[in-house]
Amino acid sequence: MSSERYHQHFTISWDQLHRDVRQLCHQLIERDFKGIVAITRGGLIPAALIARELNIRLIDTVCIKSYDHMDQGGLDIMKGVDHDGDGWLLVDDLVDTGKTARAVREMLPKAHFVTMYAKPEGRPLVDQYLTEVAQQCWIQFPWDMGIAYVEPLADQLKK
Ligand SMILES: O=P(O)(O)OC[C@H]1O[C@H](OP(=O)(O)OP(=O)(O)O)[C@H](O)[C@@H]1O
Ligand SMILES: Nc1nc2[nH]cnc2c(=O)[nH]1
Ligand SMILES: [Mg+2]
Repeated sequence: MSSERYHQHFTISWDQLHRDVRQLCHQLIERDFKGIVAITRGGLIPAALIARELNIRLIDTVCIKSYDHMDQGGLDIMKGVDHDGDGWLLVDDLVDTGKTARAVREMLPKAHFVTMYAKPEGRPLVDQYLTEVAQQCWIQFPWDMGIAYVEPLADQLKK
């Protein structure tokens, strides 16, 4: 599937992400997890912040790739785990079509699966998420962006 399905951008700053993680953690703090399984690579960043808030030190990974920038390809699972997820918190940055989530759910059916952001197609596959984002929006994460000069509006309009 190609990038043409994305018509808008939903840009998340580091500050916003950090605030969102802390908000999600308020909903998780009462639960006792054995550890976190982060879905690489996007899940690693929220997983580290969640681990800090919930005082979790044991962190494992499921290594999986599905997109080449905005283009969805086949799922490439490079590393799994040797348990069914019972008592573990499974973390990804987002769920979009749900293809990644479906594959990871099969590997870890008993894990509590959370994402920071969820689009409608993938939403039913996770147990909890913080913010819903429209299906046609591309979520732009801070680690994929940089700070750049922006021309004053008056100069842009002169052209
Ligand atoms: O619901 P889906 O349509 O499957 O898309 C969601 C997945 O896509 C992104 O990962 P990506 O494959 O781009 O790899 P990355 O985490 O290394 O950026 C994102 O981090 C999710 O894991
Ligand atoms: N950064 C990013 N990766 C994705 N992978 C699947 N959907 C998305 C998205 O909206 N943003
Ligand atoms: Mg990912």
